[in-house]
Formats: sequence, structure tokens, C-alpha cells
Amino acid sequence: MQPWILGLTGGIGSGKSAAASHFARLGVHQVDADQVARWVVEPGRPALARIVDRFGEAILHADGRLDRAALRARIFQTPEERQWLEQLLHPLIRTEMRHALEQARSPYAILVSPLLVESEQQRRMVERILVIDVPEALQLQRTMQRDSVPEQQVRAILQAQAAREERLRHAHDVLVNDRDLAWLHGEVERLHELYLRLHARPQGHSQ
Ligand SMILES: CC(C)(COP(=O)(O)OP(=O)(O)OC[C@H]1O[C@@H](n2cnc3c(N)ncnc32)[C@H](O)[C@@H]1O)[C@@H](O)C(=O)NCCC(=O)NCCS
Ligand SMILES: Nc1ncnc2c1ncn2[C@@H]1O[C@H](COP(=O)(O)OP(=O)(O)OP(=O)(O)O)[C@@H](O)[C@H]1O
Repeated sequence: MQPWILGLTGGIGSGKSAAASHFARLGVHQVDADQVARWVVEPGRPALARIVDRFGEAILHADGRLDRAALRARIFQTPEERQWLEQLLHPLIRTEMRHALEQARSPYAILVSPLLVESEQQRRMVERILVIDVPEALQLQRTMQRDSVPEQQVRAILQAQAAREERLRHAHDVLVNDRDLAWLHGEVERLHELYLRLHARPQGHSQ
């Protein structure tokens, strides 16, 4: 039987990956939109050629791989460039994600995506939404520490994402990630117990 799908979302640097990796330790199968987004632009894939047509060879590293920092700078500076890239990549990403979710065999599976609330098509792929929520100041601080990117670029990425209130409007569950990692892990374990109970099917009563 196919497992039900939990959507795990949150803004940049909210702690999606940190939460997701703890769910993985608990044995929950997951598909990560950011990882899929990397896969569809691997060298030799058609989407990478389209990106080079649009942005020129300078968007590649010397070894032919996509220069992600360069593309990030371009698309978050110019909304039309971002929309163009999303129109190219999002259908490919969705197809790969659907396929990967079909392989899931845990009691439930997780789709980790930063743009779940923004994309109606992605929302339709999940049955329940968990939002990882943090105050914006902490989001900025953690992202800048992790990625060494300028504050102005993180702010531009935040601008391209749903506002915190909008994301919370779609949430069935909210994990406020404003304490340490031990707290985050404890909350993940509590939610995992809930998710196992929620969709537990009665057993042994077939007639
Ligand atoms: C711009 C790119 C090359 C930057 O790559 P980089 O390795 O630096 O970042 P990574 O892919 O790990 O994304 C980091 C975070 O940036 C944010 N982000 C990425 N793309 C977008 C977007 N289109 N809109 C808003 N936020 C985004 C998310 O919070 C994401 O978790 C890359 O993010 C990309 O290809 N984006 C377009 C595809 C996309 O929309 N991916 C999001 C998942 S569907
Ligand atoms: N509770 C926490 N305490 C301390 N650091 C944390 C906590 N949660 C996450 N972090 C750190 O904050 C940074 C951002 O977290 P993470 O990478 O999980 O966010 P994300 O939502 O997956 O980001 P992105 O959207 O960019 O992929 C990481 O360096 C992570 O280790």
C-alpha cells in the first residue's frame, strides 16, 4: 500500500533539512525538492543546456557543472529570470518527486520542499502540511552563518517566498524551531508518534 505523504516546508534557513534528517533517522522515507532540483540540472541533462542558452557559458564552472552561486545571484536579483527558471525546472522537479515518492515504503513519507505553499501543484501532492517556523531574524542569522551569503541576498530570497503568515495559514502542524537542535529533535519525535497514530489502520479484522 502506498504511504500517505506529509509535506514539510518552511522558509530558507528555517530548519527543514535539520528536521527532515531526524525524521530519516526514525526511518521515514523522504524526497527533498532541493536535491531533486540539483539532479535535473546535472551535466548532460537537457535543462542545463537551456540554462546555458539563456545565461551564457559563464553560468558554468570550468568542469561543466552549474555555478549555483552565480545563478542564485542572477535569479534573486531579477524576478523575470527566476520565473523563467521556475517554468523550466518546476515541471521536471515535480515529475521526479512523484516518481521518487512512489518508491516509498515507510508508514508515511515526507516531501521536503521550500515552495510547498507557493505551488498549488506541490500542495496537491501531500495530505498534511508541517511548517517549520522561525522568527525572521533567526532565519537570516542561521542562513548567513551556513551559506556565507550577503544579508541583502538572503532578504531577496525571503521576498521571493511566501510570507510567514501565509505559510502558517496552510499548516496542519507547526514546529517552532527557535531553540536548540535537541529541542528540534524532541519535537520531531513527538510529531512522528502522532503521524504513526494518525494513519494507523485497524489490523487483523478481515472477514
Ligand atoms: C538558484 C539555485 C541554483 C541556487 O542553488 P543553491 O545550491 O545555492 O541553493 P539550493 O538549491 O540548495 O536552495 C536553497 C534554498 O533557496 C531557496 N530557493 C531556491 N529556489 C527558490 C525559488 N525559486 N524561490 C524561492 N526560494 C528558492 C529555498 O529556500 C531553498 O531551500 C537553486 O536554488 C535553483 O535551481 N532554484 C530554482 C529551482 C527551485 O525553485 N528550487 C526550489 C525547490 S522546488
Ligand atoms: N534548532 C536549531 N539550533 C541551532 N541551529 C539550527 C537549528 N535548526 C537548524 N539549525 C541550523 O540552521 C541552518 C539552517 O537549517 P537547515 O539547513 O536545516 O534549513 P533549511 O530550512 O533546510 O534551509 P534551506 O531552505 O536553505 O534549504 C543550518 O546550519 C542548521 O544546522
